[in-house]
Amino acid sequence: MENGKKYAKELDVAVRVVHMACSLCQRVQAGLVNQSTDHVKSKDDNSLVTVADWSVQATVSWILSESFRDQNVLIIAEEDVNTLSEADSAGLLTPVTNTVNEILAEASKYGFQSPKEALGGAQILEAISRCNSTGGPTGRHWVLDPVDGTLGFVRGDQYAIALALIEEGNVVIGVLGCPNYPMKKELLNHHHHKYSQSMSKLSDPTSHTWEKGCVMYAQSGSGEAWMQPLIHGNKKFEWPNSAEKIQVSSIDDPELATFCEPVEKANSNHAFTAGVAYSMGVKNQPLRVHSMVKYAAIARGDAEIFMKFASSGYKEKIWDHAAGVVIVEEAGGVVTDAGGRPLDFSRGVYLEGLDRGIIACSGPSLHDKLIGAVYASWDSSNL
Ligand SMILES: Nc1ncnc2c1ncn2[C@@H]1O[C@H](COP(=O)(O)OS(=O)(=O)O)[C@@H](OP(=O)(O)O)[C@H]1O
Ligand SMILES: [Mg+2]
Repeated sequence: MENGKKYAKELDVAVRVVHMACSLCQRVQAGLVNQSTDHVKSKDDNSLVTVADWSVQATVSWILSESFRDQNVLIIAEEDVNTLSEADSAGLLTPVTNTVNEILAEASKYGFQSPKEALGGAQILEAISRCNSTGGPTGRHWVLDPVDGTLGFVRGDQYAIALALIEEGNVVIGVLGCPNYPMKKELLNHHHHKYSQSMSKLSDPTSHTWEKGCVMYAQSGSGEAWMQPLIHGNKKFEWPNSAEKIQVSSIDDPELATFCEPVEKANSNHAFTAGVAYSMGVKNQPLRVHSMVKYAAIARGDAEIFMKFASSGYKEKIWDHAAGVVIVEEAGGVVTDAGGRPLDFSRGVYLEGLDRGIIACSGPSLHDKLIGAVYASWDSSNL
């Protein structure tokens, strides 16, 4: 309860700004899917970064700074300003500035104040570059993945906006915006092995389900996780905004369980996870879903197991997990590394010391079995 009071304002602001970011992303995604790839630029690492990434980062940074003026707001976020400041990106700063100003003009809908005047390019760059905290074991750090699952976003498929608050190295709040993840489970086709493709159809901007995204959130130690529908049209955001409590699945028999994992083979070893699942007795086909929507699926009981085994050189980043982990835990699930240890968010930008991969389960019984199956499969694998 003490925690509940302690972070009441932080949770309120975080949920509202993620709603705002979802609306922003829906607009940009609609434009992308319908038009062209003009707003997509290749980063040095060949991943894609879009106008939405920078616009969300600028918007969240600006709102957090305005909302906590009395604090030195520290933010760790995925995008750095250099790519956007490069000469060949000049054409991108204008659409980013316009996108941010468009959503900030609607700030009152989300209970915030709009800026007195539209922000200029320099202010946008400043807001983005302010997100340069590197985290660590002390102090308060917001962690933002402005568009997680950039590939899903560009494909018109699943993606998420993830905002978490870390205090003294522990995640205390997690908020996950899932603009293409419908509130209602029956809208998902569970037995379709091409899950992401069936989801793409759902996210057709002309269909009603396009509007059926959700925002999930939880505060650590509360024992509760919540889901709200996105707001639409001229509707104003008002607490509790039809919040529904969410819980993990009660299935603990691997034969009935479904596991989810990244879509891309490059991000997680599909052959290894298939072997682990088989050895546990899992019969269902994996759900391959882009982004932290996988954590959302576990938290509200659409799947029971999540596995991510990146190649050995890859270091997982905290913004890809912080919000999802606390939501799954408060919804009743268990998240650890493959050795059964909790993920450590206190060591900077990376999940240092991670043992092999990340696993999440709807409960301790499945989690024990999964740890055992990974242990048994590891030696025979060539990871
Ligand atoms: N090589 C490699 N291995 C493992 N993980 C990687 C790798 N490269 C990137 N990333 C990070 O994975 C984030 C996307 O993860 P997903 O689970 O959504 O992947 S997938 O699109 O479903 O395949 C993705 O997040 P975004 O960049 O926000 O999309 C990356 O942070
Ligand atoms: Mg990410």
